Amino acid sequence: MKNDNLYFTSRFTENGFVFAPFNSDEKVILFPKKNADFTTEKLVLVDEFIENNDFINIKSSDKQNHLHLIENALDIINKNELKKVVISRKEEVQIANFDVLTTFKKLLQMYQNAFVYVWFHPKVGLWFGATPETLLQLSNQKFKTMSLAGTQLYVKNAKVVWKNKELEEQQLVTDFIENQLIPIASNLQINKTETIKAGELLHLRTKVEGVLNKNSSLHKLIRGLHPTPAVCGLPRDTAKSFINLNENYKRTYYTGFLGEISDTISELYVNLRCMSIADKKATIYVGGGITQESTPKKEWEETVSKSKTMKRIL
Ligand SMILES: C=C(O[C@@H]1C=C(C(=O)O)C=C[C@H]1O)C(=O)O
Repeated sequence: MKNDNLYFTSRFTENGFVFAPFNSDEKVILFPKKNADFTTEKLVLVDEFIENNDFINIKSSDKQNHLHLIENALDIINKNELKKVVISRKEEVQIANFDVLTTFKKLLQMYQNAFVYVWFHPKVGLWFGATPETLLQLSNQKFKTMSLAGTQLYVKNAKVVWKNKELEEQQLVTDFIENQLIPIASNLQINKTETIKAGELLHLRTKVEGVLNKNSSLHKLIRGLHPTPAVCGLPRDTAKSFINLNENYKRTYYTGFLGEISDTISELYVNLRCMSIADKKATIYVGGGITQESTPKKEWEETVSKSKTMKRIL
C-alpha cells in the first residue's frame, strides 16, 4: 500500500482486498487495488520444521468461564430460543522471538489445503490465519460456497464415523445456506456431504453452487450468507445477540471474512484458525457449535484442539 490511510467499503463494489469483522454493522476495511503494489514469489518448501509442542498451560479461569458459557447456551437452547449457537473464546500466548515471514512460511508449509494469510495495517494490527472455510467464490454470476461444520480429531488409518450431533449440526448450516440463496439465485446445486481434513482436524463439508440472479449482487450474496450458522447460530439474530452479550471478549475480525473483491472475480474466506499479534503476545481465537446434544467438556476440548492450529507454528 502506498500510504497508511484506512479505507472502508459498505457496498462491495470496489476492486481490492477486504477484511471484515464478525458483526455486520461494523466497518469493513478495504485495501483498494489501485493503491496496492503486487509482488509474487515462488514458495520453496523446506524440510519439515520442528513443531512446538511446548504448549503453555491454559488459565483455569478461562476454562471455567468457557464451560459456564456453554452451559448458559444449553439453557437457552433447551428453552427453544436457539437451535444452535457458536461459542468462542480467545487465548493469549507470550511470544519471544517472533518473525512475520518465518511464521507465514510455516503456516503455508503446514496447511497446504487452507487459505493461509498474513494481514497488516498499522492502525488495526497484525493477523494470521489458515482457514478451511470459503465464504464464497463469485465469477461473473456463478458462485460457489460451502457448509462446513462438525469437528473430530484426525486419527491416521482410522475409519471416520460421524455421530448424529455433528451430522445434524452441519445439516442446519446447509439448510440455512439453501434458504438464504433461494431468493437471490437459481440453478442451486447442493453436493454430497464429504469429510475434509484441516490440519489435525476433520470437518463435514457440503459444497453449494448456483447462479446469482441478474438483479442481485455480491453485496446481497455476502449479506445473505454472512454470518452462517457455522460461526454464528440459528436463528441468526438471536444467536448474534447471545454471542455479543455473553462471550467474554470482542470477536473483532475472528469469524469475519477476508479476501479479494472485483467486478469480475471475488473470493472470500471465513476468518477461522486465526490469531492477532501485539505486544509480544499472540491472541488465538477458537470456537465451536453448541446444539442440544453438546456436552460442555467435549466442546471445551474441541476449542483446545482448534487452538493448536496456530500454537503449532508459534
Ligand atoms: C468456529 C470455528 O470453526 C467452525 C465451527 C466448527 C464446529 O463447530 O464444528 C467447525 C468448523 C467451523 O465452521 C473455529 O475454528 O473457531
